[in-house]
Amino acid sequence: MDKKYVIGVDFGTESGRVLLVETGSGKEVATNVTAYRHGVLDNTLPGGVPLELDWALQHPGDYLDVLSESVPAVLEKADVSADDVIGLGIDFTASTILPLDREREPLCFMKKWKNEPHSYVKLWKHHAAQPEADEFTEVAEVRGEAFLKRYGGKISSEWMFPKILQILREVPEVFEEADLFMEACDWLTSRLTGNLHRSSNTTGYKAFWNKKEGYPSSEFFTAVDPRLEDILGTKMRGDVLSIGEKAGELTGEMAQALGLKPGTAIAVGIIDAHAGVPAAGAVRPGQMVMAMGTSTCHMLITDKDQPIAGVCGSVEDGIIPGYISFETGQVAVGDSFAWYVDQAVPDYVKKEAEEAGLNVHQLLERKAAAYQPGQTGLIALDWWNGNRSVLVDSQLSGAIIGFNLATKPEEVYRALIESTAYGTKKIIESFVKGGVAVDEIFAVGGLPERNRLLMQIYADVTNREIKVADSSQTTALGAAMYGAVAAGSEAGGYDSIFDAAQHMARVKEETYKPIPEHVKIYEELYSYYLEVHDFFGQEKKALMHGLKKLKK
Ligand SMILES: Nc1ncnc2c1ncn2[C@@H]1O[C@H](COP(=O)(O)OP(=O)(O)O)[C@@H](O)[C@H]1O
Ligand SMILES: O=C(CO)[C@H](O)[C@H](O)COP(=O)(O)O
Repeated sequence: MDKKYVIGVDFGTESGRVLLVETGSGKEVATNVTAYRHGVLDNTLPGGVPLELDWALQHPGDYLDVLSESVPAVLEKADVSADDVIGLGIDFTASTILPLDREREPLCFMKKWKNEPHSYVKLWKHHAAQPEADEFTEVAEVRGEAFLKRYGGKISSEWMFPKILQILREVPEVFEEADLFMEACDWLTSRLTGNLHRSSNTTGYKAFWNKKEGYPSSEFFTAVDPRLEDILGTKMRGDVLSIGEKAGELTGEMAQALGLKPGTAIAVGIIDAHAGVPAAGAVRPGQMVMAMGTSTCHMLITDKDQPIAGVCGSVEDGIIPGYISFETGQVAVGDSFAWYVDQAVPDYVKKEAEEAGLNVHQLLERKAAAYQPGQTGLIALDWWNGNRSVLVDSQLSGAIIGFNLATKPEEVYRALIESTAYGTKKIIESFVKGGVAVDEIFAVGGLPERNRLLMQIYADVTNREIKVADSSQTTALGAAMYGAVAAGSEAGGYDSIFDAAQHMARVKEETYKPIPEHVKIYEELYSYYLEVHDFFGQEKKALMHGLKKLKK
């Protein structure tokens, strides 16, 4: 058989990346990136309407541009014929949702709604639905809803229903006009196939859905707001298909727009970070994957169905069919380094970086590497965009303790990196304490490719070996692997994600191993982190919340 190819489309926070992969070997043949023209809308809408603090929107037209620009671009770059492309899978940030009209067009495309913020895509890091999230948690607690324990006992403002409720409460006309609310991931899959389906991955992690029990009852939704009584059968309709299944086939119209063949197999969509799991080959219990980029998501495959503190989603068929997978994470990782580099680094450092031919991250990494663990005298909290793990509290903010007149920028940069490593250690401890083994750790995403110091610090702080996926486009690769499974072995793909992982996934030979002297020092520093963590995250939580309110 001729060589066959699959396409993975990774819709990240800032851009969409398309990857063309040879199915038999997993070889990455061509890639193309389309930056979102409108980026993240966190200050104003395209027309200038101002947005409040904690808002983060996107323009759905940018996603369609990714498909129509970057899919033909990879075929052209690789000189591959559409006849040899057998499948396509997409991954997306989540919960990234949008309201749609009866034709499944985004409401913000309509003139009538183009100046209404609630008609746009609410990006995963839109945190303005915190009051609504708290309300869902409270009602679920009072009613003793069993589903709550699968989400660590707290509903996050990042998820689908708090975002929908915010629309309903603030602009009920948009809620009324919406024929459907969908995850952007499922909307695009449905746009490609013409079918209305949702993914067990997106609904399981972000919309309270469970394979055995389905969604919570309509009584629960009514107790939150009577106007939500029929939401499941109306604006949330759509069968849930399991991850690893085929969502449908590419329509003629979309085939023309993408330069692919009508009938190409389209996979059920998956959350971006989660796609890194098969791409690292981590498809068995005990294997944990950290998808490290703007944020970090920690995914652990298990066969144990039990609640774990700080886990913000435990879903059967969530990532790997047949297994339960846990997800938890840290909201700002690369984002907190970006904050420092963009907002706080002095000009002399920027100049030094320019003269050395490095970007500011690279220069600070080089300088921070000269320090021994603890030598900065700084301890930071990794809550630059709230906490999504053990505390599940988006109203917490960051902190750095230990500044003095001699503190240098590279020390702050190192302290920020260390804070994110401590946050990860706390997550691992939470799994282990809950009785779920973490046997192997894999890293995927942009950060492992860019910052060796960061990876070594993670190995030292966690005292674990870290394996790194051998792909710079792991999420897109994972999405492509699901595309290969949707196509099936007869077409030149695979019959299961396990087969696909065996042939298409790889880790680098070089791993990051803990350095014993560093491990010892970090054990002590971690105990300081825990003190500060519990002080600001629990004891003085009200103070932190008060500070956040002042900023509004
Ligand atoms: N050398 C570096 N060291 C640490 N962080 C970096 C470096 N270069 C870029 N970053 C951070 O990486 C993040 C982007 O990660 P990436 O994986 O490319 O994107 P995404 O998570 O959106 O898919 C940004 O937040 C940026 O601040
Ligand atoms: O919440 C998520 C997964 O559950 C987001 O999709 C994820 O955090 C976005 O991350 P990034 O921009 O780093 O890819």
